[in-house]
Amino acid sequence: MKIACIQLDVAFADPEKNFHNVQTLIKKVVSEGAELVALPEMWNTAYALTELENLADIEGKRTKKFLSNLARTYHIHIVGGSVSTKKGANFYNTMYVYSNDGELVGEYDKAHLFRLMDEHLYLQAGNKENVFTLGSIQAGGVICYDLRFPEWLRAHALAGAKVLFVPAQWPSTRIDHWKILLQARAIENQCFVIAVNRIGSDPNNQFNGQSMIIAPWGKVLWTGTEHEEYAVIDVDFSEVEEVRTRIPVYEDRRPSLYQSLFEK
Ligand SMILES: O=C(O)CCC(=O)C(=O)O
Repeated sequence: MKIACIQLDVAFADPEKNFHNVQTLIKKVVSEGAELVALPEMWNTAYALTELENLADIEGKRTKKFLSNLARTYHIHIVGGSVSTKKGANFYNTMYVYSNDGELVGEYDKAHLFRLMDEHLYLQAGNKENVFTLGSIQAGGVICYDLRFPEWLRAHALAGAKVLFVPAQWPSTRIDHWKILLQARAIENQCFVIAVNRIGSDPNNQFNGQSMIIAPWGKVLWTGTEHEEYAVIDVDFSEVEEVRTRIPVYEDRRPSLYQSLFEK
């Protein structure tokens, strides 16, 4: 499957500009044969948390219509990174996933809120996992800081995910953590990891991209630069079964042993 990562320079507090840029870039990757498109975190507003009352997508309506139309028109799967939403009275960091017939197959609110960027002061955390099917591929999606919780990604792999998507706005100051953690999650879960970071800056942070596509043996198939760009990379999902057969980690796990410690 040809996977496109769109490493966007997200405009701060400017949804109009961001929707326009995303549409333009999706058209470009489609012209290069993309069958699945992955976007970064909070691509509608960036971290304009103090302005969410005016800017967040109410019930995700605009984003859902936009992504559904693009998925159907171009016959592409879209893992829609995430957008800031207002659902009921609360704000969330929400991922929407569309299959290539334009159907919503996944909706996920970021489960671990990142205090260093004040998310806990403005957003509510989600309480549900995010496993979905695109064509014949079972996949999972988490958001940025969720990456630091290996048990959360493992839970998605155990629920059947053969590929994990990780959209992010991960600042350049900790980019070494990003790269190492992504590679570790691919190796330990024996799955593909498709991780899309942003570039550019907001009032508090610099972002330098380094989006990654990593195969289940840990091989890095693509790393983004520090510029706005996209990549279209051919991925062979049969590698997952090969790796899981070579080292049968899932058979050798001893969950009852771990559980006794977790319960202490
Ligand atoms: O964990 C980190 O260092 C970055 C996390 C982050 O930027 C986020 O969750 O938005």
